[in-house]
Amino acid sequence: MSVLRPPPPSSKPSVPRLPPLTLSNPSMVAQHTPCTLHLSALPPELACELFYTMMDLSRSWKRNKWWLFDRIVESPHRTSFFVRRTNGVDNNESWQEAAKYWYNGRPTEPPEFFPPAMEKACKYVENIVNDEMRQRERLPLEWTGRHGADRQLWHANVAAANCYEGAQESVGYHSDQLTYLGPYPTIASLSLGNRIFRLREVIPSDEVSRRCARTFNIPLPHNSLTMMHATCQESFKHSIPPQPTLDLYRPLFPHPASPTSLPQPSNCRINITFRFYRPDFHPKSTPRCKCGVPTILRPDMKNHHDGKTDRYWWVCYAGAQNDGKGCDFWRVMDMQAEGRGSAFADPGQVGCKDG
Ligand SMILES: O=C(O)CCC(=O)C(=O)O
Ligand SMILES: [Fe+2]
Repeated sequence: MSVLRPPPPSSKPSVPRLPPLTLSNPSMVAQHTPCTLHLSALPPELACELFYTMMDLSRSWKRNKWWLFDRIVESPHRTSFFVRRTNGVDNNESWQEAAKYWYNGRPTEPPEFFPPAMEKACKYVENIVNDEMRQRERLPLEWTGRHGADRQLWHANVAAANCYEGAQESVGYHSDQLTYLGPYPTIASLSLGNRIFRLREVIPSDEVSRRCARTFNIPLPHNSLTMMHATCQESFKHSIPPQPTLDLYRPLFPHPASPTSLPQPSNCRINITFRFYRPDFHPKSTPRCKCGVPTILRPDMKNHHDGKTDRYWWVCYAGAQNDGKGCDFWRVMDMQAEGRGSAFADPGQVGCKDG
């Protein structure tokens, strides 16, 4: 008598699962992900000065709050938003509205301007980003950059900052909202202090039967810059996971407020993501949903293909703000019909007010 039954016939052929992979150097990061890792991004004194500046400011930063289904959730780290004095962002009030929606609609103070150390750091970051971008192919819907004497492909006009205290503070898997960044943005993410950055591809629906996503862990050392290149937000999600243990950051220099005392090790990590808010994705151009609230722009991650034909949707965001109740509004973003594209004047180029 046979007691063993054959396994039930499976309609899905099994796809081999891949174990998480640690990408421990810049060439591994470039090989496996749409990111590049740049070590020792700033002069060490500036990295340390910026760490102290941001740590002092971070005392007033808030935990982001939003509605998820029927309850309010709070981000497990503190965050803040900065605009740059140059590049025409500050002299245009409606970018303040953009900053407001950065916090999931929670009413906020007007964003702060880049403090001097952040402004200094931003120039180093822009040089690294432009050197890297000159070696890469540009995608049709990407912003084409400035055409002036400095021929910058990318510059920053805003920055989001995060402070993670201890090993348990984190941010969950997400891709960054494209509402003001537009398609295929380049985001430059500076790390001050040590943490692991995690990336995972969203496999398009028509490929799930053939391949599986892999989790990539990238240990980010103090003073490293991670560039998330065009297609990263369209095809990968990223997170800062809680960790069992943490490498403390040991500043090389004392805090400027107490120059004679020994620098203290810190269990905090500061992250600054430098971003370019595109003029053709200005808040005034954001469609509103049936709730009357500005929508957000999301990539259609399940159907991405080649970096050229990706689709994006404007979707209701009221659900994250108004007691969890939103509407069913969604609309495909159409660059041409909506009058968007690089032909739009870049305020960084024309008559910007210098700070
Ligand atoms: O802290 C980091 O490196 C990631 C932060 C992040 O993903 C974000 O601000 O959108
Ligand atoms: Fe992010």
